[in-house]
Amino acid sequence: MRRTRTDRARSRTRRPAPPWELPEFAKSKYYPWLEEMGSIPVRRVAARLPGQVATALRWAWRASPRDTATVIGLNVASAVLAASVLAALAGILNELFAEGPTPERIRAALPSLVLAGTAITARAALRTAAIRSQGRLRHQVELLAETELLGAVTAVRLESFDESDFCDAVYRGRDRGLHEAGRMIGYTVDILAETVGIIAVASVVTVLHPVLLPLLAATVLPVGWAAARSARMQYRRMRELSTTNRLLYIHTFTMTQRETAAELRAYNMRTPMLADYTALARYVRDSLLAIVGRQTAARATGEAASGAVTLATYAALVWMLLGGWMPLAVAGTAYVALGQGKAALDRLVNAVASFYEASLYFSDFLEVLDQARDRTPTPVGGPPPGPLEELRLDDVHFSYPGADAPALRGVSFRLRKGEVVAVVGPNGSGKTTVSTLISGLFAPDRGTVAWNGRDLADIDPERLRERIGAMRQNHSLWPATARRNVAMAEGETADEGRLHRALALSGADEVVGELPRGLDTVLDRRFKDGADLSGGQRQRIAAARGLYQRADLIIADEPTAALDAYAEQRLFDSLQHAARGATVLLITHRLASVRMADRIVVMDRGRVVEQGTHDELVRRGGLYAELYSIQAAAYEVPGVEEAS
Ligand SMILES: Nc1ncnc2c1ncn2[C@@H]1O[C@H](COP(=O)(O)OP(=O)(O)OP(=O)(O)O)[C@@H](O)[C@H]1O
Repeated sequence: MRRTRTDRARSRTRRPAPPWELPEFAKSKYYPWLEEMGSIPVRRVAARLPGQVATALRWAWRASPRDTATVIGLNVASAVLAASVLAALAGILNELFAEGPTPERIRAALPSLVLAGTAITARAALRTAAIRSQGRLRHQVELLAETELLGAVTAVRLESFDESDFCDAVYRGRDRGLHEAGRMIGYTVDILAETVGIIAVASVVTVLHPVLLPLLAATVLPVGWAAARSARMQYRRMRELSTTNRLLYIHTFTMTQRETAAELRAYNMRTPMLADYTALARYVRDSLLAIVGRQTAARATGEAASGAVTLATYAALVWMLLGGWMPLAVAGTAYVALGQGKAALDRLVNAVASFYEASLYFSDFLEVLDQARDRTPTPVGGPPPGPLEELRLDDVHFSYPGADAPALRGVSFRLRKGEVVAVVGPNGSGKTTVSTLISGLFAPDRGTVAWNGRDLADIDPERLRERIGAMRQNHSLWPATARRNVAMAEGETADEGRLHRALALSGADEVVGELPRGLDTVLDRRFKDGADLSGGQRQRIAAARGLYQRADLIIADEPTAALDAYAEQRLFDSLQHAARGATVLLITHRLASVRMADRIVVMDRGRVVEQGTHDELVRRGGLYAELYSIQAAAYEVPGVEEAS
């Protein structure tokens, strides 16, 4: 196999052995470009640079045109002042090295001295103001990036979260891409300021003597080479240790998360986890130390080369001086200018290297915005046509993105105003999928779901959901007060009457009654005085959430799975009660509780296989009768007849 330059470089490095054979990770899909960072040619970095700088400037301008203009203006002015200091220096030296008595020469140099002093002071003031504006700009860009990302991701179609590529892109953009936005702006300004600085120095030296420009270039090039090389070594180091660093990250995460804290203790995992962590961390440390030596050597080589070229340049200056081709004042100024140019180029190369790294992460952030834009639906239609009279599903087919088999295959049934319709069936038969289609969260692949005869495709989904009270199977509590957790979008402006009614109907009033600050308690222990709820208590809050809405339709998906027998009975009574003003779609496995439903829809493998009342379905002796008899048998007490 052909050995690459990187392999050869690696084999020259003394590398400690890892503590054990490290597992092979799948190629990092989070930062795919991480692999190529160490070997990317400098010319490719240079070719991409102008476009990336322009992108960074566009973001800065959007965040704050005023601060962007100020930062750029101040930095350019400061670079011009630096050049005028050089020009003044030429004037000073010219006068000082002229013929005549010393006091007179000093007097003649005085205007240039004053000019240089003023320029130095003004430059310091400008730099301070620029740093302040740069800090302001950075915060504004970060805020803009954050709000853009959140705004874009929350607008995408729900099924986008079933696409692993999109979820990965969101993770990447949110995890680091977002935070690189501010850093990028800082480096962009540095690049602009240093470039202008170098141009200014170059112009001054060209005016002083045409031969000085190639001399300046010859002096600064080795410095640029050394800095670029050092930056590339840094990338390589990152790549070499990326597997170990990912392992360390996983260990840190496992040892410090609340989710794993109980198991870590229950299985006495603390000591082995700490031992593994320490071994890995030592390996990283030793690998870094080995590389630090190489880095220093590279730097030293670069500096030595630069020193040699500088020496040659100074020798050339002396030679021109002795030959009378260059006045002493010009040579003195050139000496200072060369030093300034070198330092500016060193800073420029470092800024470019840091900018390039930040821009790679930032491109992940931009990608999320692009992907989100492609997945954002254009709002269509208006509100649902009038209060719900009939909701109808006709031959509905639906497959989840990437799924092998359809979740729904030709589902048809209807809900009429004031009815309680129960949907039952084995696990995975498609019950929850039906409810998400009715809520307009997904659209059918074929067939229609219609509200009073109007296809949901022609109704604004947000307006539709204002009319639906949902008790979701996979509900989550929000890190917010109990009041907001029930009233949701209405939050702290909740209608107190409706709120208390919803709490009473769901049994959540007992839960809230025990909270230290009642409805104002935050339902998350990570907050001071926050509360943790049991599974059943959480479900009561979720039920109250569904009952709080001023809804035409209540969709209750397994609303009692975690409830005790009292609470379950109470909630079913409440749903019956709620159905007097609204229609109820009840999804449940508790068949004893669906006997009271006006109609029962039985699903199996994505199809409706039976429909009817409890008695009709039992008489029919199909799937429902079978499921019901299995559950009823479990409750039978030998010798005791069922009461009804
Ligand atoms: N997000 C998803 N992505 C891919 N497939 C899914 C997704 N959600 C559900 N499915 C599949 O769709 C089918 C129907 O699932 P659904 O959740 O609607 O069933 P269910 O009848 O509500 O099940 P349960 O009684 O277990 O709650 C199942 O085969 C399930 O694996």
